[in-house]
Amino acid sequence: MNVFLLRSSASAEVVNHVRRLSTTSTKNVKVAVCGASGGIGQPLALLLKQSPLVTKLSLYDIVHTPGVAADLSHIDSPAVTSGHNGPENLKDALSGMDVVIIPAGVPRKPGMTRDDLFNTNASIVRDLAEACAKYCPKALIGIISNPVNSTVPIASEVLKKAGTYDKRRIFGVTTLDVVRSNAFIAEAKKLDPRKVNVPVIGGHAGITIIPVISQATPSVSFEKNQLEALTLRIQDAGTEVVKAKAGSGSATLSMAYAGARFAFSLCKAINGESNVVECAYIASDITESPYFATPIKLGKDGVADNLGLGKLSSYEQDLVQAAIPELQKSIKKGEDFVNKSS
Ligand SMILES: NC(=O)c1ccc[n+]([C@@H]2O[C@H](COP(=O)([O-])OP(=O)(O)OC[C@H]3O[C@@H](n4cnc5c(N)ncnc54)[C@H](O)[C@@H]3O)[C@@H](O)[C@H]2O)c1
Ligand SMILES: O=C(O)C[C@H](O)C(=O)O
Repeated sequence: MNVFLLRSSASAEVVNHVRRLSTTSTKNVKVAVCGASGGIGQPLALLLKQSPLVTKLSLYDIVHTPGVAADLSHIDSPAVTSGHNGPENLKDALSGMDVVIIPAGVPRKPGMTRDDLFNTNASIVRDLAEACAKYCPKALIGIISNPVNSTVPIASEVLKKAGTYDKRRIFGVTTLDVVRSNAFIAEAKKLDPRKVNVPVIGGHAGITIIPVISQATPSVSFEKNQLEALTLRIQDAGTEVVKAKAGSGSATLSMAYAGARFAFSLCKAINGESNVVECAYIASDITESPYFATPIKLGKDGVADNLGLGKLSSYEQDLVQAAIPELQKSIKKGEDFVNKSS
């Protein structure tokens, strides 16, 4: 064989090999779940445990973590699983973590708003954020605990006080709103739900949840009354589950699915995968609300690029205007909780 050809094909192979390595080589991603024994925490931990993206899975709660961890650790997947019970074990639970997902706190019962959970959940999130500041200050933090519109500002204020705040690293997990929008639109239009993608912007409570159906892929259109009914169903979907569960809690399984999707996107971004996009509620200067959910391009340090609102229909613009005062109120309530109580 021609030596030149042999050399060039060999070097092409090396280049391809290095390329393959650089695109497939993975960092060990260590993920913690705080609230791991709960209705969301357990199925979320199961989904995380079965993914090769997660190499260490640290489960923290104030009850039952030894059992949950022992159970999951018998699954033959790579993630090394540990359980940590009670605040005295937060250091072990969080040290060295790259990603922390927080579903700790009480869920709604019928007749309650998410804001009715503030009195209990605000201090739970505050204390967990303090622990993150101490033991894993560089972690990407995804907050599921409600009311998300306030708990994200609470955690942010705590991190600011601790001197570890990096606005790129803290997210309110709103993925369930996207998952629901995809499911409901696929159902209405008889599409494959795996192929539908609807951005959801704003926040995570009632009128602050804004599905941007005009930007759905594939493109879909509805009569005005059908569009309004669909938007309302997405905004009230959490309440639909709370009512159906009749006092035994709120969405857990769909939330675990959505939380795992969000956590995997963070893991992929940490591993250098490009074009990882998720909607999330983050510190934002896109609107007059200091926190606002939009599609975000994720990178290894969290938010790499806020993709903004895109082109909104006039109906969606009105929804944004209606959401802003409510978001501002919830954000101030969260910030005051940290700053006025100390
Ligand atoms: N962001 C969303 O889209 C979304 C969706 C569904 C539920 N939620 C919220 O998620 C939260 C959890 O819901 P759930 O159904 O899993 O509730 P759950 O009561 O089943 O579980 C909560 C868990 O948190 C634990 N916990 C309580 N205090 C803690 C602390 N200080 N540190 C660590 N763990 C603690 C409890 O022991 C329990 O295991 C609720 O606030 C709910 O409203 C958010
Ligand atoms: O509705 C709730 O209280 C839980 C959650 O925020 C949801 O949207 O399902």
